[in-house]
Amino acid sequence: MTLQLRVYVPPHPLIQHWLGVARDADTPSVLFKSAMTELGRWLTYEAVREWLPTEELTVQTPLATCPATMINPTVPIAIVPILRAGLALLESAQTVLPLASIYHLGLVRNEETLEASCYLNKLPAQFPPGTRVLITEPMLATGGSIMMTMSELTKRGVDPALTRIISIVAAPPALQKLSVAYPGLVVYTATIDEGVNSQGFIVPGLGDAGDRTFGT
Ligand SMILES: O=P(O)(O)OC[C@H]1O[C@H](OP(=O)(O)OP(=O)(O)O)[C@H](O)[C@@H]1O
Ligand SMILES: O=c1cc[nH]c(=O)[nH]1
Ligand SMILES: [Mg+2]
Repeated sequence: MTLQLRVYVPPHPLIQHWLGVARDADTPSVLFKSAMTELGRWLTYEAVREWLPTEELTVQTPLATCPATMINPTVPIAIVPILRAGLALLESAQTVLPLASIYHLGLVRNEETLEASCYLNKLPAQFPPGTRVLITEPMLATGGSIMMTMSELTKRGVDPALTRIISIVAAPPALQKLSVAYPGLVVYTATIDEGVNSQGFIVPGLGDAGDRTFGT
């Protein structure tokens, strides 16, 4: 079987609504942040389907014993937010996955060259085998930042097939790079936009996700 990058755009009205709010240039920072929180919640909910490890148990109800499918708490789960903008999705992802460990990765693009560089790396030297990793990265534009993220993760033992990316706006250049380098990876995004302009912004996009989240 040939592995292929899978990109899902869940056709959910709540995701569509909050994407519209986030895109609107008139949305103030405080509401933009709420929109990102809501998008983080619903995209995480969608992304953990067939990814969260479960176990079959038996529970005693007040009336009888019955089978129960529960989250297996022994399988390690990690959330990797890509600073700064990925922080906007973190809190709600953590609400959905309360047992996850959080490993921050701070990346910034050079505004002229658009090349990503790393200014904070809190990843462990090695991830335990079988770790499920959820990356929160709202913008997949030229793909430089997500490719650097995947490289840092895979050299620490992360399996791309056990990795999920949640993004808000994904653009073809980033998806193209991921599909060549990491078949088997799965992306959940609120939209796939047309392209990236000469300044590295996704069009129509939503502008600078980091600046709009933090009011800078
Ligand atoms: O696919 P790429 O072309 O690499 O672009 C995507 C990156 O650009 C933005 O980061 P930015 O450098 O603006 O940092 P910020 O999150 O601190 O605003 C965004 O948050 C992504 O991390
Ligand atoms: O459109 C874009 C592209 C990269 N990063 C952003 O925040 N917005
Ligand atoms: Mg930014």
